[in-house]
Amino acid sequence: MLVQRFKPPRQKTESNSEAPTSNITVATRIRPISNGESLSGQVVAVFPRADSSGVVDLHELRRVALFESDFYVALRKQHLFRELTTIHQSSSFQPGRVFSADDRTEKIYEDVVHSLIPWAWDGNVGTLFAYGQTGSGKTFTIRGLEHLVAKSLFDGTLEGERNIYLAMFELAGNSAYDLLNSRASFSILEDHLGTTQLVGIQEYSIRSTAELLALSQKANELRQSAPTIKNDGSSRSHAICRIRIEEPSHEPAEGGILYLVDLAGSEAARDIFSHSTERLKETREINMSLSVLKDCIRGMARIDMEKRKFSKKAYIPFRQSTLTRVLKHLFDPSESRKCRTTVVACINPSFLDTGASKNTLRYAEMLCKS
Ligand SMILES: Nc1ncnc2c1ncn2[C@@H]1O[C@H](COP(=O)(O)OP(=O)(O)OP(=O)(O)O)[C@@H](O)[C@H]1O
Repeated sequence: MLVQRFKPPRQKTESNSEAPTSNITVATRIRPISNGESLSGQVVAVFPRADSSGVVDLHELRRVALFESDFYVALRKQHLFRELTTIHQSSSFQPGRVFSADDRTEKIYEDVVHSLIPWAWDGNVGTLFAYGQTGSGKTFTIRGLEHLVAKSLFDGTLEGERNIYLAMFELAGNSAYDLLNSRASFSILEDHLGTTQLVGIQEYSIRSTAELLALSQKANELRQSAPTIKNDGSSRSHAICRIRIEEPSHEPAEGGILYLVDLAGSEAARDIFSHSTERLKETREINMSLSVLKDCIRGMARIDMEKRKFSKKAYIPFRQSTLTRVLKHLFDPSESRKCRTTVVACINPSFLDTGASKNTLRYAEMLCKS
């Protein structure tokens, strides 16, 4: 009785209105299988349902020991129980807004990215991530979206005057390299207010779409890449394009920021058997930073952005990797800036990639539910 008197149960409508609203938009892009892949006998194993239900079906063939099957008892006497057999398994996922192999980058932009532009233009922080296994189409997607962002910023549809500044950099392990300054290294530090500062990075003032795209092209040429089993030109680092949008009348107040993040591809254990010691270290660092990012996004998704101040106890391990330290504004519960994030999970539909695709789809699904 006492508990009820001091803490009466909330009315249903009241609790609904207080339900946390997610600040993350999740999308999944399934890329087409390439000619080379189909010539080498690879077939598609990941299918978005045609009924627009947002369900993706994944089919895989798995080798299992016969002793897992019902035949075990019968075969044991014949000493055949160690043999392997192939079984078909299918699973279904609901990984957010789904884009199929036929969907163009323009459609993805309109549906899940475009809203980040006016958001940042108005002084907030918008972040776009492309996430997925090596060779799943992250760089293809981010570069396409970068073009469309560059067009939107200068097509005259946004209200008011803004100064726009571009920085592009790469994070590899604990090091950071400026892609617009011949890969000069720079430091990532926190100032006395707890804001992350990229100390020594060069920022360019941008006045047109063409200027932005020319610099982005220059930066992309300097990006560190190496062949992986799945991708000849794999990006072995996280590449970040930071577009700062400053309102001239409000200088030197913090302006809006857009981050476009092309994450390095994760590699499955079976794909790294031929790596040198250095490449193994690099792969370990990439997988570690992706895992910290996952934990941070998962933690962030649970926080109601309107009530950040009440969520200071939430544990988000953003100091554990360089990538999440750069994106601290997204993950630090005491941060007051308003942030919106879009995650595009990229999928290579080949049956050879089903293990990694399942992980990516599960992760996207988890983000949608949190
Ligand atoms: N939607 C798409 N349409 C056509 N081709 C695509 C698409 N997505 C990716 N590709 C092609 O697939 C290959 C791998 O793509 P990409 O390099 O973008 O993968 P990634 O995920 O960035 O890989 P990594 O992590 O190894 O850098 C490239 O040849 C790219 O052109």
